[in-house]
Amino acid sequence: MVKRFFSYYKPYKWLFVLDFACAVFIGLLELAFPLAVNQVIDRLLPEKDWSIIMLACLGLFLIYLLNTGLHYVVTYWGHTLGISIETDMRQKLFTHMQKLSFSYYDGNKTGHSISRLTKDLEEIGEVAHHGPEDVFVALMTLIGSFVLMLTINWKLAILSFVVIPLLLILAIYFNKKMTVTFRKMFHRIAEINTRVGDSIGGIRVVQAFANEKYEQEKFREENNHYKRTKLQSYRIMAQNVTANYMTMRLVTLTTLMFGTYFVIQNQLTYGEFVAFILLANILVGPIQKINAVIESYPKGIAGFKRYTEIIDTAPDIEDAHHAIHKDVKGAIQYRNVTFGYDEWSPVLQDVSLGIRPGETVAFVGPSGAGKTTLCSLLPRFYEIQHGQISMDGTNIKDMKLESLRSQIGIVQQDVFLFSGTIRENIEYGKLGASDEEILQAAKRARLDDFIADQPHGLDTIIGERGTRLSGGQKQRLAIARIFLKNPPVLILDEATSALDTQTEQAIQKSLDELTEGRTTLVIAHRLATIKNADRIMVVTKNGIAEEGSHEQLLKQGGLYSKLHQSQFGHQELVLGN
Ligand SMILES: Nc1ncnc2c1ncn2[C@@H]1O[C@H](COP(=O)(O)OP(=O)(O)OP(=O)(O)O)[C@@H](O)[C@H]1O
Repeated sequence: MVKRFFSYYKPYKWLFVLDFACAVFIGLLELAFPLAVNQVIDRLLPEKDWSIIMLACLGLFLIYLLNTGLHYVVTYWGHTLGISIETDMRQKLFTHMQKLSFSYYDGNKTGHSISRLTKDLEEIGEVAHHGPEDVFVALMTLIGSFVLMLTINWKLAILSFVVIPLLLILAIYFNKKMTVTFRKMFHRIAEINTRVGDSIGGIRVVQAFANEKYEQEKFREENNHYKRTKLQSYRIMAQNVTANYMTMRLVTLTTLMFGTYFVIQNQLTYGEFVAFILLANILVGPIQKINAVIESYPKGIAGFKRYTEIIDTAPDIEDAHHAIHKDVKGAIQYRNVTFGYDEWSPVLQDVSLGIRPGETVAFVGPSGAGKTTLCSLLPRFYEIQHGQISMDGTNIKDMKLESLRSQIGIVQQDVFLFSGTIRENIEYGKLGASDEEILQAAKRARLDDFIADQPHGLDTIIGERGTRLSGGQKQRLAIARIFLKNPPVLILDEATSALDTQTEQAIQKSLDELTEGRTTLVIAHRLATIKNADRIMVVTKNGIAEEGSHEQLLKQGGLYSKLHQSQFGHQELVLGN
């Protein structure tokens, strides 16, 4: 873990060396002060030569001036090092998260991901800066002052140092306790993030149900849970701080008591005694530093462990080594495909089907039968357990994911739009597209009039997830995005089912135009929208139960005709009369 942590220092090794060297220098200069005082008291003071004393003070002043400059370097460059490592880790984590498949996100909350990208990494950055440097300098100062004390009076040095092992034992004990508590605390912060994401992200639903009090109560629970965990960590921290304070004072007290004794016994000069007291006080500094690292180290390590957990989660869907880029026409073949979100409960079993290029195939059937699942296997959002899916004769696993997905356009019922402008959202279909291309796509999606009515045109802000747009406008924007993408294969997953009939009919025209010349997989509950499909497949829990054109399936008198009867029977009866 430590080796891995240090690998992130590699790009900044010179910054690290500079920072480290300055910190070591500061430590050494600190040690020089007691020795200087010793010399002033024992040698210069008896001579009563004011000019030499002034000269010595001037020398000390220059040393302090240098130390001040070094402090600036250590503080600024040290933090630069920390934030650089933190930024690199954040970028790496985000890049990795982008590669993780749908199945990862099915099982992990967004709030936790946000927390890992923000809070966890902040703590890691702090440790990256303070950890190695502070520990080294503190140990160096600690050992340095002990050696100096030994050279002045070894008996007093050992007596002053007797309690130091106790400090180390305390440090290890509290470190362990705090690592556990900080892990819990991070989990609680992630839970708060999740709650906020749900309650604020879903504010429209919350207010529509007038459930604000319920949400507040749930938040209160989470907030108090966090408070309790944080208090637990503060309790341990307080125990640590007080135990350390007492031990450090014992060092000073021991030095004072035995130092006086040695002075009375003429085994120590006044100057040495003062230097000893100053060195004993310098000891306090490193111990406090080590303590601060001990406080932040568990946080950083807990964060780093969580970071590595995600980084080590291999994306279950990746490009094969031999994967190729292939431009397809849109012939689709499912051969004996079996898939389940978990291994024990398959949603699709041994499904086989073929779709010709340019053909429109509609999937209908009972809710939960697996229509969406079937279509989401084509862009490899999930990996199938058995069988094979191919496009134009090539197994989709042998195609580069980018190549495969760039040739499939998806329009869903639940349109996801990004906060930003109309332009940014349409351009998502083809990054870097010109205004002309964007406007052309908008026109084909029949969104041009709406854009022309907006004072800011394409630069109109649509609000978070498109909250300032109507359902129909959102859907048109999603369609414009696909017009711009211009893929040979389309998946329309209940694209119009959230709209009223009039809007649905208007949008259907854009969709009809979109499907022209493309292989299209349509999932629809309202059979009226798929009457003109080249083929209709009825998906049930047992696979494709029926297949044929609208008329053929009606004649067959099976499940499709029953579905049709349930949706249109009454109307046809009325019309028949
Ligand atoms: N991400 C998921 N993780 C686990 N199970 C899932 C997931 N998505 C869907 N399922 C389950 O898989 C089954 C098929 O779901 P799917 O959404 O494919 O059905 P559908 O035919 O499209 O349904 P509907 O017509 O209601 O949209 C359902 O039992 C559903 O609970």
